[in-house]
Amino acid sequence: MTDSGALLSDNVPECTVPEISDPRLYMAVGGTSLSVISLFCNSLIAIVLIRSSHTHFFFFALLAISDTFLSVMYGPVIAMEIIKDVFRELWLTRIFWSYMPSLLTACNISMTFSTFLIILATTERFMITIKSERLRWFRTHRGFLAGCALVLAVLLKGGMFWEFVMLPNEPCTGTLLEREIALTNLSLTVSYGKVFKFYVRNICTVLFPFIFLIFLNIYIVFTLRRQQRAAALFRFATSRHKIDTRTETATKGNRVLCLAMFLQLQVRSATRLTVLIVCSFLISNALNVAFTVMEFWDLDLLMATDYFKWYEYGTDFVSVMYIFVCATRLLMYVVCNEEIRNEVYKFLCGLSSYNRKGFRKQSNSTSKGTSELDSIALTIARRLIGSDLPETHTTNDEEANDSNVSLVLILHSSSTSEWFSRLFQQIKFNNVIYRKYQRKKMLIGAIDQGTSSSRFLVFEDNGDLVASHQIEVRQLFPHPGWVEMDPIELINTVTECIDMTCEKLRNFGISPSEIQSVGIANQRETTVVWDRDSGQPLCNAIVWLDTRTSQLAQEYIDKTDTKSKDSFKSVAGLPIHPYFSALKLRWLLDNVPAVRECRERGSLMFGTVDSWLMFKLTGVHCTDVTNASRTLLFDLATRSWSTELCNFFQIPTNILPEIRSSAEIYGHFIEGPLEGTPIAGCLGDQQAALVGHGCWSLGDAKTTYGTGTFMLCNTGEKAIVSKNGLLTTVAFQLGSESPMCFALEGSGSIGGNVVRFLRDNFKFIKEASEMEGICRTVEDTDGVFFVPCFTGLYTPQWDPTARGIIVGLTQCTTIAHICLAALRAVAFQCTEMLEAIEHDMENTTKINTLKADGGMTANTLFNELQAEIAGRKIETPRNTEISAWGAAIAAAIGARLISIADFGTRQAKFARFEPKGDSLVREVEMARWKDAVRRAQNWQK
Ligand SMILES: Nc1ncnc2c1ncn2[C@@H]1O[C@H](COP(=O)(O)OP(=O)(O)O)[C@@H](O)[C@H]1O
Ligand SMILES: O=P(O)(O)OC[C@H](O)CO
Repeated sequence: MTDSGALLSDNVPECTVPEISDPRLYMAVGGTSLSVISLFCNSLIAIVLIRSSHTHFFFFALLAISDTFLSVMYGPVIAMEIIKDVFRELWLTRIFWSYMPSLLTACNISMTFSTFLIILATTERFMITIKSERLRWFRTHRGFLAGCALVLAVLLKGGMFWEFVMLPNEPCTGTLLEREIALTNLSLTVSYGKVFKFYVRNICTVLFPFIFLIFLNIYIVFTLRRQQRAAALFRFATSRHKIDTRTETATKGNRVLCLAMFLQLQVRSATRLTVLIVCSFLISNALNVAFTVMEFWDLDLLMATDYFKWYEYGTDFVSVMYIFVCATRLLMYVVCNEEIRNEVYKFLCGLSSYNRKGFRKQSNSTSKGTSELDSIALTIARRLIGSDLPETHTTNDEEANDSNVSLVLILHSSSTSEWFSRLFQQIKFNNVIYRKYQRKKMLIGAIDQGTSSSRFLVFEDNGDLVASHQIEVRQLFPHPGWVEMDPIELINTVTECIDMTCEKLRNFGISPSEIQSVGIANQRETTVVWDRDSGQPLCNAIVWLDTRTSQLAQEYIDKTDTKSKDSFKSVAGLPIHPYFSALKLRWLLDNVPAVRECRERGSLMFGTVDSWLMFKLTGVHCTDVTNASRTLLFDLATRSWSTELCNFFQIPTNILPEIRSSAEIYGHFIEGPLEGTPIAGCLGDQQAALVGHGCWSLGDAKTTYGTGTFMLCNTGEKAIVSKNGLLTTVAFQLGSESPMCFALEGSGSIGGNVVRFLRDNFKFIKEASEMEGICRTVEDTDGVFFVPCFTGLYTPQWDPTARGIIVGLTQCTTIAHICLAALRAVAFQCTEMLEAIEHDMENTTKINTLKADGGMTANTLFNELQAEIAGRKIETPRNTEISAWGAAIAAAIGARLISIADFGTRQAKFARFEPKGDSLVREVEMARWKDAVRRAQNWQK
């Protein structure tokens, strides 16, 4: 099927068709047989890949279609050219010549298209390997790129149809040689025949793809090899170094999660498949490239009688090799990729392999294949990431509960386990547990969009984390006291996390379509406004921490009858304060012309981050009760937008989202790897953490130390109005028919943001994980108190004018003292909330043990300090992703996959920190903290 000119018949003796040599005949027969196999294999691949909507195999699906076409064409175009000369039938020859020019052109276009598809698939792999920032663009434009490839193939090869004609060969009329091929005038021009046809076409379709693919492949293989230096990785896993938050989830104290390895392994399977396909392409094309180079060099030599025979054999062989590679492609897919293997199996058997045989069975069956590594489902330090180890695991759980165990590997196949065993012996890595991986039936996804980062996590229904991805998000500080975020960055980081997590799942042989439902946990109060028509935000989001509306808040307080910030506490449970969305929205309506204009056009939309994400992901404009209850526009009693509050703050109600429960189907993903999957859970992140901790009952409380610090205590179906500076908030409503459950909340503006401040502003540390080490270098703060209220104080002072102070500095004060004072500040603030909750509950509820989670609980010293300062036990769950888990629970309930009772029985395992120290010392320290807080108050005039 090359356009090298082998079909030209200048050398044929007049009116006599030469004998077909045996090698050519054998090649025709072999090629035809292979084309039948290829036809079956490629149509099967095409059906499987298209049916199961594996968008990441988009290019391979098109490649299979293109190759199916080529397989069909092999017989009529290549084999027939020889067969007609074997049978020497005039009618056969006439039929052949009638269709040959058009089919030959179509075949050449198809081959070039296939080549370009391989280039596109390899480029995508390359971008994944180097983690290119353009990957997302590339993925969302796959269809466009494939279209361009097809157009280019047509432009380069379509002209073949006009390059030669069949002219009558008068002297041989009535014989097999009654027609002969001649080049058209077009082919004889220099610009087309030489420059385009010879140089441009050959360079673009043969030489460039060959060299480009070699280069990319070498780079990818080189990177793969680096990744396979597992020894280095495992050393990294046991070190105390941080794991970059851009690549994976956090560390937990001195127990280190090595999810970096997870990330590296996940790329390999799909990459290996691409590499293999490219290699086979390169091998099959090597001879073609050699011929092309020789044609460049000396075409006449090739056409000379002595060499023409070999030239003919060569070109036939190139075609056979090509069809051979097409025929072996199914084998490559099946051997290299478990996901495709399962799909093929499902298709051939007509039933789900997952249900019939189970994941484990399939994995075992592949243990001798070349895809062992690819079938590894690896969960590292599961006891630290997940809650409980799955009960179904085969090894004994005492082993897993041994606190010396640093690493737990969950493996698919026993031979893989042996492979690792040998590796660990070599690198002297002990304390490793191998487990067979058994996937639970249900996978639930959770988006956790926080102030510090965006995450997407996939859990099994017992809380075990299967895969996740996390990206830090920027906070913008345009003026002191102002905090903004880019809504586009919020949605983009979320979708990128989804893409990356799905990619990891696929490399475990799990299809993202197995995620049955997705929940959202989000930073609350942060206010986003956008244009319904364009779907674009009108300005940056105003973040919950922002204090630009302090003055405005005072103006509105002055407008109330009682002139009190608590005037609406009985309606909304909240004071009039810049923290909540109402004033932020009012400010945007008053100060941003684009927002005003959009409102006048009637297409303005407001939402907290959950609404924004929901709108972008599903096209639905809604929020849930927990987020609504943070706007200062929600009536706790009527469960609806309050007309009184909307009137008071002059907020047009038509821009507000519809209020829904925390667990129901809101909509389905419009696009991406989760297209069609329902979003069925939505909670503010603090309420999600309450659910995740299993705080179902009255008096159950939890604290989350994220960017801020938030303590919530379940008050049941009763909304208690606080007398001690706490907020009354909706805890959850798990289903539109279920009752709302309420909580008292202590909100702290001081949290992980102080650690970020020490990192970014003072540069005391490079990473948050360094805090513990630096703080442990000193016994105490040497009298230093740090009140890091950069944007005012929340519970219980509610003072937006407070600003951060460090008091007690001496010549002996060091960075370590200030860092330690920062950790203690968070613990003091939390203790104040604890006391306020106990007072509001009229001391009927004593919180003896505080359930804690959030980024800061990765710091063991901080947990110890919190226990010491509060004088209570602190329990941190092994699954630190509690907010996400709470959202996943809501999503499972909302999609009616599971009942509340099912989750209620599952208790996560905790690490416990006992309170140490003297209660008198505790009281003195607390009094000094309160004194420091008083000094920080009323600062910003
Ligand atoms: N080892 C650590 N010690 C102290 N603070 C930490 C540590 N690791 C993370 N943090 C802090 O935790 C915060 C992130 O917690 P996270 O729960 O992810 O926040 P969010 O939900 O707001 O995105 C960051 O502000 C970071 O400074
Ligand atoms: O981003 P986080 O986790 O600190 O949570 C922010 C809170 O929801 C703000 O109310």
